[in-house]
Amino acid sequence: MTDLREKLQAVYKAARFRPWLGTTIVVLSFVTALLEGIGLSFLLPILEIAQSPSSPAEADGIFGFFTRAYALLGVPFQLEYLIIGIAAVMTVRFALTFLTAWLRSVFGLGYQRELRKELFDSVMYGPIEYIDEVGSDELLNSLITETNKGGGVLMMTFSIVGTGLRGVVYLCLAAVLSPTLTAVALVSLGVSTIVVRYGLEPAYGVGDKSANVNDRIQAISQTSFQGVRDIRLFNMQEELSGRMTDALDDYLNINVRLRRNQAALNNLNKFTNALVVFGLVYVGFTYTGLSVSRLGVFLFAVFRLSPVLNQLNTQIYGLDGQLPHVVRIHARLREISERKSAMSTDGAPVNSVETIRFEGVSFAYEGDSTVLQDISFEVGRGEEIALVGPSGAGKSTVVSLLGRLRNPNAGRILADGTPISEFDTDEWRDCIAIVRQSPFIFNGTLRENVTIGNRDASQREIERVCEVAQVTEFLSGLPDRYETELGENGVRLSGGQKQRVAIARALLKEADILVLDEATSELDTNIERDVYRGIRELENRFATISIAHRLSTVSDADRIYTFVNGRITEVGTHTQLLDSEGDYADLYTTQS
Ligand SMILES: Nc1ncnc2c1ncn2[C@@H]1O[C@H](COP(=O)(O)OP(=O)(O)OP(=O)(O)O)[C@@H](O)[C@H]1O
Repeated sequence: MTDLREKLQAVYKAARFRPWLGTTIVVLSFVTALLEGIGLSFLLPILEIAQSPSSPAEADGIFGFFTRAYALLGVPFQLEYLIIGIAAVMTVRFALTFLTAWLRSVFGLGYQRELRKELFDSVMYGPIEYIDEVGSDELLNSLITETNKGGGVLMMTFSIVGTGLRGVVYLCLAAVLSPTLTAVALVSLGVSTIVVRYGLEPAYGVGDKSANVNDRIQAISQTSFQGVRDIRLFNMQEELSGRMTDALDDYLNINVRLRRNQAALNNLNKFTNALVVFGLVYVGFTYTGLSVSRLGVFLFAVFRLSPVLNQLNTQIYGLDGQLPHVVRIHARLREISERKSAMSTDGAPVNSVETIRFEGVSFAYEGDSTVLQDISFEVGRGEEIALVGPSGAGKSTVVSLLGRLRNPNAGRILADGTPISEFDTDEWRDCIAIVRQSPFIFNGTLRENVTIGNRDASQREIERVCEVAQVTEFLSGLPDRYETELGENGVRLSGGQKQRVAIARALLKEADILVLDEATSELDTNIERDVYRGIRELENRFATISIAHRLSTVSDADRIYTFVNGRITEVGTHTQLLDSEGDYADLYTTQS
């Protein structure tokens, strides 16, 4: 029942995408079906007139309709004019069929675009923990494959409407000619269709499995391409190739099954329908007193009705197989929006920030134990503090909280006395420049990468930050200097060079707070010292927070906070902490 509701909701949401276009398609489908019926009805007067040109046998029913229509238009009721009439109707009918198919594509592909845009934006502006949980491979699959099927579902739904309307017209025509025989035909075709349809396994379940395998293929591909270097170095190609083979085999089996079922459905339908039509020919000739031309047109209508029912059945089966993809997208969009509503994004504007203060901040990742406990520290503009401690102590989590990628479970983070949660998120993030240990380098030029936080920067400003960040140290080795393409995730740069590009772009951002989270870990100590000296000598000094394992990096900081198991165990300058012989002194001893 829930399944059915979800399916109907998915189709309903899709159909509501552009109501006017949807209505136009349905109306055009109806007119096309009507013209198809009129075209088919022309056969009756044509056959009658062909048999006895001078005296029409009767002037009621369908025949009467045509005689009256021709008289009204002032056209002679003769064979050649009847042929011209059917040609005219068919011309309009096929022109409308073309137009309907075109509009169906506009609607279906437009909906696909809309879904892609909505999903992309939801993820872009949604909570970061959702991406962590779901994984980028699954999201990519949703964005590319599932939205593609989403557009297909809509086109298929309109095709089903068109096919259904044609079926109704054939049925009406047959009913006008012989209601009893139509009832017999309808019951026989209906029963055979239902028996065949429900004799097969449901398409929705098979479609759902197919959607799952798609996810797996996407995940394996992404892992394999992104981790290609480690995969080669650890000789994992065989393992990944095996996983891919299994996934592709499953995909093959599931989709062959789906198509086999569709083909079985199609052919069984055709077969049973043909039997029904032959039965009708026998019954029609033996038990009804219909004229040959009437019976001929009746059988022709039933002949056309039978493939329509078959097509309808196959289309509905195909739609059922595609629906899981759309249901998943809607579920995903719903989930993101529910989580998003818990995040506040709008808020007060931010002026320049002088002081940051953590007051008793505690935090745990969803469902995990506490990572930060009662953390308090302060940093002001022009100051430099350092967070040090063993791996996993919670230092980078502090950065995530500061960047509002996560929210504390307890305590407050204040900027000049105001909780940062009260600020507009975008404005707040404009105030902080964070450099992570493995920064992301965009696939573009050095200039594009350095200016991502300040596109209007002048050449002089760019050169200046590149000098401070020691990018200039390797600039002359780049073929096109600032215009050099850095490749996917900076594949043309070394780890230390990427870190320097990231520092340069952080400095260019004109922020108030600078966070260096292991930002110089891959630089040699000389270059690292030059980078830090350059930053300290900048005119508009930041409030700087440095995180480093290498204690020599931060020994000049104004205050050093030692983190152990999510708590700050001590604070002081390098000399004070060495003198106090606590955790910092222990760390220092192990490094010297
Ligand atoms: N996204 C996440 N989801 C769940 N747990 C996480 C997540 N990120 C970090 N953690 C956990 O939080 C704890 C603190 O991690 P964090 O990265 O803050 O430590 P750190 O002191 O910066 O370590 P390192 O010096 O190694 O970078 C670790 O136990 C880690 O496993």
